[in-house]
Amino acid sequence: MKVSKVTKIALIGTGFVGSSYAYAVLNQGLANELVLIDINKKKAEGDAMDLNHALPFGSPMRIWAGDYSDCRDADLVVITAGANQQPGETRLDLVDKNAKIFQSIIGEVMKSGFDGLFLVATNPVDILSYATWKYSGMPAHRVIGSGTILDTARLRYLLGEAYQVNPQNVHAYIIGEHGDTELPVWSHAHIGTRPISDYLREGSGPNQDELEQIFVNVRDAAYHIIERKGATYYGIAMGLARLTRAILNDENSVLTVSTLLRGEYGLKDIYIGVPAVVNRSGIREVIELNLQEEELEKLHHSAQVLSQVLKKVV
Ligand SMILES: NC(=O)C1=CN([C@@H]2O[C@H](COP(=O)(O)OP(=O)(O)OC[C@H]3O[C@@H](n4cnc5c(N)ncnc54)[C@H](O)[C@@H]3O)[C@@H](O)[C@H]2O)C=CC1
Ligand SMILES: CC(=O)C(=O)O
Repeated sequence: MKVSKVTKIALIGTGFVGSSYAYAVLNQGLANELVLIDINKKKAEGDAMDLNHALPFGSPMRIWAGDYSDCRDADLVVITAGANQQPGETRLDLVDKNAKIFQSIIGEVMKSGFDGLFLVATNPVDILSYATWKYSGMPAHRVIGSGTILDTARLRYLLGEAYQVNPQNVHAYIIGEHGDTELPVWSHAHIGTRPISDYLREGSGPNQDELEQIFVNVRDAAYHIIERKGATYYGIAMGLARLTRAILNDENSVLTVSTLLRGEYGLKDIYIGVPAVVNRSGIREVIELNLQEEELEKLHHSAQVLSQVLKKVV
């Protein structure tokens, strides 16, 4: 696997999500080189020009619109290419269109001689992360899906509001499909240092029904945003930047990503959102939470729904 001093990201797909991610990479100075690749070459060129004009205000970075041969020496290929949801569409509805697009993209990337890590955000992200693993032939720890990183951030934001605590001090997870069958892990949710069950017992903060409503708002957030402005992109862009930092800085950070399960949680041969340790090699290990029975059942249901869709793809 390539490890060099010059860090290079190849971004495939410079639509709403991709260009927001590129802006976050530039703002946070996450790499030395950023190549933008899109089937709409003019869009990639325009984004490269626009981003380059921000360089005098940020850290040095080489940014250009390129092609698949530029992936050869990239440390990280980030994929945000493909169709997004129209109002009323689920993420799983995108599977046929985007799986086809991925077959050609992954083929092109691998033809370049790429030997780094994949980070996938295109929906349905769990299915397309699995497809990327299969199409690329890479070891699974080097193919990471953004999974429920955004849903977890949404949950932490809303809990932070409800308990009036900085969301960075909220430790709570959404796991499962990045989609309609995801679930909150209330049994492992902490506000600062205290488990949520403590607050419920003493009657401070939201009650059980209000917590459930917070979860519903997390689960349905994409629908609410798409209804208002057609797409969601800032949240996931920051989530992808967070993952990029964890990878390129070899952080060993615990983040909820879509990764291959090999028996953890009693599940295997599926990419699904779970907490995992992320570093320069990709996924160091999956963290197996000690779930309550009902939580485990919901996770299995989510995996079953994904497995049915996977059958259509690989
Ligand atoms: N994982 C997550 O949490 C999130 C995922 N998404 C997903 O990200 C994806 C992108 O969404 P947006 O940026 O809003 O869409 P968009 O339509 O703005 O951008 C998609 C880009 O992909 C490009 N593209 C299409 N086919 C291509 C191909 N064969 N090769 C290279 N580029 C190609 C298009 O030209 C376009 O620039 C969608 O699938 C969306 O559902 C969006 C938000 C959150
Ligand atoms: C679109 C999408 O997947 C999200 O905002 O969660």
